[in-house]
Amino acid sequence: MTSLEAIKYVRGELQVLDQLKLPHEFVYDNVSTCEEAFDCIKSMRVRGAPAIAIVAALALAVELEHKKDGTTQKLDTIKYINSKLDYLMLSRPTAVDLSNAIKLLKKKSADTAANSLTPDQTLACADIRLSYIEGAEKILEDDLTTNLAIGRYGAEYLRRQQVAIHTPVANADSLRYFTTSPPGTQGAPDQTYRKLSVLTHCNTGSLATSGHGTALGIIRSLHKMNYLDTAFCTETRPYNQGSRLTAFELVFENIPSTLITDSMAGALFARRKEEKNISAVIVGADRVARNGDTANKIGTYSLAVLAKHHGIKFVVAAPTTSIDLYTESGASIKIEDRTGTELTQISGAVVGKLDGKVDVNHTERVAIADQQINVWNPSFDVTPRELIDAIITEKGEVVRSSKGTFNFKGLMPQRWREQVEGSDESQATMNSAGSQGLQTPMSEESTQFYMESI
Ligand SMILES: CSC[C@@H](O)[C@@H](O)C(=O)COP(=O)(O)O
Repeated sequence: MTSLEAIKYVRGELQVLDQLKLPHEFVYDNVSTCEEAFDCIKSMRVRGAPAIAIVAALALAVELEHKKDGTTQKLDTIKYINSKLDYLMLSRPTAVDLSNAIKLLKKKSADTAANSLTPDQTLACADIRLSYIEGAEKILEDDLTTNLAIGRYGAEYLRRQQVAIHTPVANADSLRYFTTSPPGTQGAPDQTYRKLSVLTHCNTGSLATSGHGTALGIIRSLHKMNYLDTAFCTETRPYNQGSRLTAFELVFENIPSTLITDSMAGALFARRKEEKNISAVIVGADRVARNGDTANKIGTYSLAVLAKHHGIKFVVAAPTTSIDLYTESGASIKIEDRTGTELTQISGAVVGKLDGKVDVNHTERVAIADQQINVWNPSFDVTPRELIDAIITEKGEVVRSSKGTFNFKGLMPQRWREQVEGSDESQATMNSAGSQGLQTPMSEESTQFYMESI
């Protein structure tokens, strides 16, 4: 295998890598119904905000390709699509990508139905199905393009920060230093600067997306561009997305990397002036509120506080689809609570008592705490915007202003006009479906159709 793929898709067939079996086993599950996709997402066989949205969208595309809806009237096809999407929406609540994908696909289907003037209902149903399938496939394609752009913008942003704070050195070792033009100079000879070491949290790589990744995508790009010294990754308790998935991806890609427990971050940052040289913390996002507050995997907030204390840049990598302009601040983001057994029990491959070898065919679940203890297990936390230096998107970076604000209006003027300043009439209907963050409002005609069909 040359590149990691969480999701394999050709029209009519969807396979999802079972991430519960990683890093020891590579097993792809066929997902051919929305119920299977729901289970796959809920049981965390697939994780990460973009990957969850893609699997949900494509599972219904597979159903529609095989005409499992069995509908013959366009109103029924739309009803079927909407009810399946509403069901999938309940699989996991925090990440905005799922609700965005759902709204986008509902709107596309409703628009197609409204614009389909053929009196032949069978043809109209086929048009709606095809339009849905193409819409879901586009979400998959766009995600990869988006991630590559985030990677490039993020790596360039961090290179500029590094050059701005470090003094160039002469005759430096090319393993630890990179060569680039000094800031604010045109045509001056290149100079040599210290490579960056960064810390990342949770999994935001190929396994959490359609490929390359968001925060881990920036790390991949830093490595490719020869700016990276070491990528540190946290274990990310309690579910260990860092040690199980990110560590695996970093090793797979031969990126110089080191695993730490979540509780070691402060000690690592405190040694930044010495050999560890941590330049930035780079994390993904499950939902960025309009003011810049960001929900991400539990532990992100603590890292942001620590980074602030140590003067380390704190960077969020997020596609613009993760920016939820309807949600004013982090206070209104719903946080998923997960089962206590994630803290009190753990699964893993068995290590031979005598030879110390990992037996990948033999996994066990063991208890690691008193099973009676009360447990609080929020899956995500919210990092307030004042702790975030920059949000890197596929359209470029948004840097926190001197007033402490993030200007998403400049980044997405049309969405801002429609969703913040304008009267987005479809919003009331959309919110009643249980989510927020539609990209473009529906046309009057399709809103009408949508309202009739729910
Ligand atoms: C690019 S993915 C961003 C986030 O979704 C990621 O950091 C994360 O929190 C994943 O959580 P998970 O609970 O494993 O789905």
